[in-house]
Amino acid sequence: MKHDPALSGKLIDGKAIARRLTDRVKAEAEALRERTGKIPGLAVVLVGDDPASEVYVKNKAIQTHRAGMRSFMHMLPETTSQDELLELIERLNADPQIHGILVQLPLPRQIDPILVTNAIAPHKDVDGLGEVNAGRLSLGIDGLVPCTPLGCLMLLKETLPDLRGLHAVIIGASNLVGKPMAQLLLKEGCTVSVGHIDTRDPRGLAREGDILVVATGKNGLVRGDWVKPGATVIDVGITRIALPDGKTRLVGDVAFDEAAPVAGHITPVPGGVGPMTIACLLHNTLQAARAILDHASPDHKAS
Ligand SMILES: Nc1nc2c(c(=O)[nH]1)N[C@@H](CN(C=O)c1ccc(C(=O)N[C@@H](CCC(=O)O)C(=O)O)cc1)CN2
Repeated sequence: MKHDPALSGKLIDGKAIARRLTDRVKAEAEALRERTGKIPGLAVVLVGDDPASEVYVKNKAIQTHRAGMRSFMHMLPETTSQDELLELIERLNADPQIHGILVQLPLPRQIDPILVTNAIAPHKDVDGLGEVNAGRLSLGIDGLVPCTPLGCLMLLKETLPDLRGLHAVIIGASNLVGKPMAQLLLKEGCTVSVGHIDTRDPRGLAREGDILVVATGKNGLVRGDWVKPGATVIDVGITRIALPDGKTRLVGDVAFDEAAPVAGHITPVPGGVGPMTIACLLHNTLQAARAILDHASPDHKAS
């Protein structure tokens, strides 16, 4: 994606913000090691050979090492049964070297993702997708918060001095992003609207947002005339598209070239929300390790 230099003041630099967060996590993981003699450990489980997922889990392992934490990778074949995956999760739940567990999504058809995420011990559920952590978030109680919406919130807080009273419109109501994002923004005092597949006039709804978070998986869905002038736009979508010359490039759910001139601030793809997802995973792993190793309550500040 080409970025007009005139737009550079509008760009929310997720890469830089993620780097700062990772540096903080690294320093705090080192302090935890000095205090307890223990190193935070993250287990990531990938079932199958989806190429995008393979890239994400490899990047997670690299970043985990960079943050001074231990990475445990479990790469399972596409044919893995649900019971085999549940047995692995049980072992990871009981393993004292592991403080965080993440099962990469999507999972093959024979495996129920809700059943699997609920099998992860709530205090090791660094994806925050299990019913205990999801329930905590919906009640406004501290817990482990899903990484992508947590990263989006951090980007918004870096960009806007006060979220209170702003109208936040979220397009997409997934368990992974849209629903937890709504809960987080409600907690920040935003007025929150969530658009989904059956919303009659998504463009009209989007245009009302002082904050517009888009997480649909439909590349280029949000056009320039969906954006309220001056709005802060957070694009969660990442799709790899083929170009006529045979190369590929990553694009978001927002038609960047149309939306950026209208927006007050906007995240690019790549380099926006994506890097924050991994940085927040490290942040959550540190939170989980602290709660376990410092014998603190599993309830803790998520940001
Ligand atoms: N269990 C989970 N599964 C999935 C999650 C999740 O949070 N938990 N999120 C997504 C994928 N994802 C992390 O798993 C993820 C997506 C994108 C990036 C990222 O850094 N993107 C870069 C571009 C990387 C590239 O070159 O392909 C960017 O946007 O700049 C990190 C993590 C679905 N599954």
